[in-house]
Amino acid sequence: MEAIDTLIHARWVIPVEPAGTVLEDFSLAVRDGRIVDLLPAAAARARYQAATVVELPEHALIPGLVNAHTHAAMSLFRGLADDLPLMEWLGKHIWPAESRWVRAEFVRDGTLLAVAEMLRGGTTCFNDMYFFPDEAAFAATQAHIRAVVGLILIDFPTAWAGNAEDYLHKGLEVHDQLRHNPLLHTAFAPHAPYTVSDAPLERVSVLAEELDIPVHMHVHETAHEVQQSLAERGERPLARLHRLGLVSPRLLAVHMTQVEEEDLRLLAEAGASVAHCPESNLKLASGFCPVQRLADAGINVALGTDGAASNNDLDLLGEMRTAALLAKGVAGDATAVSAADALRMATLNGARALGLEEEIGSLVPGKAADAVAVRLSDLETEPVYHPLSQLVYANVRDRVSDVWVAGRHVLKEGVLTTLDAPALVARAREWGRRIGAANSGR
Ligand SMILES: CSC[C@H]1O[C@@H](n2cnc3c(O)ncnc32)[C@H](O)[C@@H]1O
Ligand SMILES: [Zn+2]
Repeated sequence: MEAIDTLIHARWVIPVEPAGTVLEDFSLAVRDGRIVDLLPAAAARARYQAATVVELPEHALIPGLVNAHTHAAMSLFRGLADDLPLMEWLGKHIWPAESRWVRAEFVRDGTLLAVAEMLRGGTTCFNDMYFFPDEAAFAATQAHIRAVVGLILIDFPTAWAGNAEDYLHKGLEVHDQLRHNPLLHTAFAPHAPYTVSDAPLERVSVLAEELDIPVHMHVHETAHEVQQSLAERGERPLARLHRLGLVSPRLLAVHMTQVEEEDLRLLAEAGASVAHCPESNLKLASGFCPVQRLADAGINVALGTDGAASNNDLDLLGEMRTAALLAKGVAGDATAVSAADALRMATLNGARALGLEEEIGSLVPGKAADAVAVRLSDLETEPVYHPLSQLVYANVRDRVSDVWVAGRHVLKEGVLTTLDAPALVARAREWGRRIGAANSGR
């Protein structure tokens, strides 16, 4: 018998690679945080002596979900301003609130709240873009969740940094601090083409290549953004980013609701990725990302929730459902974005977009043991003809039972093991009292 740390036996295992595979009565063998084997349960019981054995007789085991775009700490602004279009939401509500409230403590508490919600929903890696990225990194470490921390850049001063040079300097310091942490990565995160000028964008393009990290940016979120750029600069935002050297395999363009043939060509030729955030796009009425067209052009499309202030949750399983349904409506084609496609977008495509494809995104020996168990034996999910169908189209929202990140059991039978959920709720309520009281006087 071979000694390992954990053996997880599941009724179904959906490894994502090879595409569309569903394995019945299979087991995942884990040692030192990595997957060492994926094999039939009977063979696994004979071959491995595990310190911990987990039985999941009514569950589907899938790779940990990758939230390819969020602003984690904005969970503390959830529900602050709803039913508004993007620029009014940002300009009249969110940016003023951020200017008043966003400091280190806010980001730490908000990110802790967000990572608790994400872990409970099966997300094991998130790509963040927010002020005080050092605090987001601290919260992720405490929770033992994988994170790509955004080294942000925006043309106006905030409590985090004063000008472009300061943003870049602080970002590079954070990058240096996190360099040797196996769960934490960094990406440059210039906010959007309409808030960052040419010179700092050119610097980002050079630095990203030097450091070999992604560039994560809101791009073509609304028709207004594109029209404004055409009127003021005579070029589409993506064409401008291309001119500045940013359209490359490192680029993760978030939203892309406005897509012309030339945009498709630029993204496809560069090997860039897109982060689709369907629920935020719907809620802010920003537009519809043509996911199937992008995928048909060979562009890697990942899935994100955006922040909880524009979604208003961080539930990637729900986002998979919205993405699959919306794609069919947008394409006028019921075969667009299948259940398998949606799961791939939320796992392997996200990993690829973040440069982490070798490490996470599928349940393959050699990769990190980031895995999620979803119970499919409830009245909302029985009978199970196709577990993938249940995962994407049925109501599985509260059915994530267990989550592992790098082999550590961070959600055990529905209970978070690294975070104190009631304390986080109490803290969020306290922030809500303060922010709500200040807002009621406006
Ligand atoms: C520079 S930190 C991130 C910055 O982005 C703002 N934000 C949140 N959601 C969106 C969105 O959908 N489009 C554009 N900007 C967004 C957030 O409030 C921070 O100011
Ligand atoms: Zn966003």
